[in-house]
Amino acid sequence: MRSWWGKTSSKEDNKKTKKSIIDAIHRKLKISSEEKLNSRSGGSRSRVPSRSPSPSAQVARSQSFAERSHAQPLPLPAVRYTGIGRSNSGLGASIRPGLDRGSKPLDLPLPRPGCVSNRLDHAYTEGDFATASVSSVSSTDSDYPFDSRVLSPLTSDYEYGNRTATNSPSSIKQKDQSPIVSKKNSKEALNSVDFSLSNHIPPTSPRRAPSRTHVQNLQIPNRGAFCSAPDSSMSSPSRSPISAFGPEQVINCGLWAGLGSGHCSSPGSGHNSGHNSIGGDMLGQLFWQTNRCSPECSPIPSPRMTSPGPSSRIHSGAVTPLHPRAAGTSVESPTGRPDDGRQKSHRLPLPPITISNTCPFSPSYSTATSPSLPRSPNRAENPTSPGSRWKKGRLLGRGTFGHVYLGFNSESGEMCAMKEVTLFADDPRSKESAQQLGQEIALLSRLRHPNIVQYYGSETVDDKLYIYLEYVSGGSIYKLLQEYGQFGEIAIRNYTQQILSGLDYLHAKNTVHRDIKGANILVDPSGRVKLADFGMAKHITGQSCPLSFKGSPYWMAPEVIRNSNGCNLAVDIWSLGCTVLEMATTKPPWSQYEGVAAMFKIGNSKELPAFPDNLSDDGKDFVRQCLQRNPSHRPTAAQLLEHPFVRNAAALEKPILTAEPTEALPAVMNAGRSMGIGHARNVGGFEPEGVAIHQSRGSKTGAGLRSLSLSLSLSLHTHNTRTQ
Ligand SMILES: Nc1ncnc2c1ncn2[C@@H]1O[C@H](COP(=O)(O)OP(=O)(O)OP(=O)(O)O)[C@@H](O)[C@H]1O
Repeated sequence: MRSWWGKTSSKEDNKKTKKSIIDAIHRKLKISSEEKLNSRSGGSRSRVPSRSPSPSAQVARSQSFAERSHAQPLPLPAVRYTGIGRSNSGLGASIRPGLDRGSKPLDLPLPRPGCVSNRLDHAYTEGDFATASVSSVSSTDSDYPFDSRVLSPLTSDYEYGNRTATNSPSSIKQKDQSPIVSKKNSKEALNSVDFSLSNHIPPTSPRRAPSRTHVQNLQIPNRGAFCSAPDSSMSSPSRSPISAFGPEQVINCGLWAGLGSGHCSSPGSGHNSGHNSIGGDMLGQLFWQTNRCSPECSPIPSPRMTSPGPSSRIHSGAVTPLHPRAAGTSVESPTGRPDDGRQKSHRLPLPPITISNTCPFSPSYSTATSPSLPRSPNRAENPTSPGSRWKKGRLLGRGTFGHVYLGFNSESGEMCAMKEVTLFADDPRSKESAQQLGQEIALLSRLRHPNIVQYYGSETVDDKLYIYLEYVSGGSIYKLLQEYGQFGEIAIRNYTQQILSGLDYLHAKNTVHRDIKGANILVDPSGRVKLADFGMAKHITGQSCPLSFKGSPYWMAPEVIRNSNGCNLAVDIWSLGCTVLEMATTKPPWSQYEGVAAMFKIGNSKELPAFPDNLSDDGKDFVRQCLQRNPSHRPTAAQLLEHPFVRNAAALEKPILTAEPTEALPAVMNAGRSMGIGHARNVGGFEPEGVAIHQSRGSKTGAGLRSLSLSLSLSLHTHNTRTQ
């Protein structure tokens, strides 16, 4: 059968024209189909921007269309969202590029508000917790004004002793001569503290505050808020949070309260970065997935891959986490010079240089993101083109607020990790993102420790904020666990010791990380561990800390879940205990439970998680110390550094820097193996300061072992130095 355009030869001229039109239509349909397929293949990930309203999704889109000159992730007129019945959802963001792209809108597979509502309806019937959780995922902007979400302070901050920041655990320990166990009547009190922790009161030991629930303080969004969140993971029918609910959960008002206040800001991070945290995609966070794809597994940048992952974190007040003081105000200026307010909260290693763009957002944001030239420690002064120094490379991972790329300075040859966040002046989510990033910048810029990812600087370029960080190429512990399975005891000890060193330094500055977990701990090729992702971190000022419901559910301390007092340093110790179990099993504790049930277990039961058999008695005791439900019973990081589980690890693996020849390496390694202290590959690359620590701790071990350890360390270090 001939086609209609070929019936007459007189229409040959039109034939080509029409055929080309049809071909064009076919191409377009194909593109549309492919987009749908891509969307489906990615499940909720591709179709639904991870943390919808968060710039991360927008970043993805902006990246996706960045190559198209006319597709800028700029805010559209207010009417742009009317078609989908909500304002600032990720869906709106997701369709924006498509709408921007051409005059004829493509028939994209957009979810209808009604459909979303239907999907969520079931959840609503399950209880307020589900409602709150879902709502907090991604709805929020207009329906859920973040200012009103701030819970009233449930408890006042713990008071902390004044400690001098130091990297030396031993020095800290000497200052902290106070009982660690204040309540012997607790079943969770230390069973046996034989590692010089007894009779110590952690300087961070919180005064106990009455546990209260403050349901009345919650401002759970109305249903409209939920309807406005089709971009949440809830839109994925494959993962229903309902199953996580049981009758027992409903009774836990405190838990509901905490979750109700939770704010999910980004599903993407979790997934990509292997997190299982709450913050963007509550659903994703509430389900432990054993085989999630991390962006770390896929280094190919794919802007279209919106990441909905489970990694997102809950942060109740995440919308306004930036406390003026936490942002660094007056102490943030490294130059000490009076500045325009921005500099106050934006401490950079070097004085800021010319600026490309100022941030159009809130003062709190601008203070944290004053356009400054990102610099690594060795960078030259006064570069002529700050914004072009770092060239964006491959995608390293996705986070709550944006993507992280490899950055390369083709002039100096340096690399860095570039966290890129697209900001929208008229988007409350952007303000939220900016504020949280401002807090991260303010905190990071004051930190310098070998076990904390180094902050280089930040700047805004057009509508993007860039944070430049030390590049840690080994990926996260989460990624290593996914790729290689559970760690051996020595690796766990080694990593735990380093995490503790970072935490000890951090806590000495009265700063709590609040999101310690494998996905937020990076490892370099020499086995050095770096704490990363300070988006949840908080400098404890002694003032009220109402925004305490933050973290990742499976690693979240009970007091955080109960919202009784989640702003204390001990929450990191709890999370560390969970991370140790994560390293030993590849999963966090209570991962056999789905999200809400897990949170109930953590928050309300007194059960300890199962300890794996492959963990030594020291390891089990270490975890037991960390997982004491009463935060005041948990040892401090400084005290835990003296626990045999990590103390011995440090003695075995701390390297020594000398000029010893590497010829001794094979013999030393063989000797080490024969003594059961293999894993020599983990010992290289430590700082010179490790020498003193090592020698100090080495004195506690046998002379022969110390000698072997010293030789092993120095030899391997030399070897690593030469091979790097
Ligand atoms: N300094 C770095 N070096 C190498 N990779 C990094 C670095 N920082 C981040 N990444 C990669 O990017 C991912 C996301 O980074 P990060 O967790 O800091 O973003 P985020 O927005 O703070 O995430 P989250 O969702 O946890 O809030 C990480 O999981 C990691 O894979």
